[in-house]
Amino acid sequence: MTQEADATTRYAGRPEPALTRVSTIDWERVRGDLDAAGFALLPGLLADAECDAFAAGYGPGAQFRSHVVMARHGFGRGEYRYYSYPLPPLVQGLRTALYPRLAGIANRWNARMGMAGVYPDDHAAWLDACHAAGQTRPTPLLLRYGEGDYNCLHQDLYGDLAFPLQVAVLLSAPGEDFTGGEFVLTEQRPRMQTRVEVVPLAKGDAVVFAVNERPSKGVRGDYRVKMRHGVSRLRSGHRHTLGIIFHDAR
Ligand SMILES: O=C(O)CCC(=O)C(=O)O
Ligand SMILES: [Fe+2]
Repeated sequence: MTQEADATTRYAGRPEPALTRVSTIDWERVRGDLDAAGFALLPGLLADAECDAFAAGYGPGAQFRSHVVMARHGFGRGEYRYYSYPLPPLVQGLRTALYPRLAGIANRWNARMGMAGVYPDDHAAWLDACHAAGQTRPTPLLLRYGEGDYNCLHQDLYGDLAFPLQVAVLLSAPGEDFTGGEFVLTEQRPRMQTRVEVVPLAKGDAVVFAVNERPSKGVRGDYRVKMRHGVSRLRSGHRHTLGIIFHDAR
């Protein structure tokens, strides 16, 4: 087994590496960025070899439960595969370790938006709630784009239950592996025109962003902003992404 091929399995049964790197993130800064703009960078979440191992693992096989060719559904151009349970240990580790850091932010957002529902502190408890509501299928996914491919603006909602933040990790190097293909976010404020934000990512960087709505401070208190995300057209090369969504799907 090559060093790259080993990287996704290296953490089998050991959640500590994911926990350690998640604990080195400046969560106060992340919270401030999320409150101000609806997204925050997590630079260098994955090492180069880990990115390469995930990208190399893309393809047919039992580790994925389904394969989506985006053009067939009008989602864009490119493809993705949802992982099966059990998730690769590093994906499982990151999903478990990131969730409690984000749950506090999510609960404050819900309170500010006057929305009912409190997210439990621990991811297993949140998944129990998803599963009890019939949302039992895993949502972490790998995406693959080639020249001319793109991902239309969308929201990753898969049922009534949705955790309001998600994470995407860029697995390829902009300018080297591909050109174009920028991660974009839009926000739709009430009665206003849509604003767009391009998120600069290097290989291994992650972005945490709002799945659907986020609160924004206005002169007359908080109002709701609707967000969508997508990827602009690749001019050349190949681009892979790892998506970590915290709710499961129907
Ligand atoms: O490829 C990307 O950067 C976007 C991925 C995406 O839509 C997701 O992770 O939900
Ligand atoms: Fe998405």
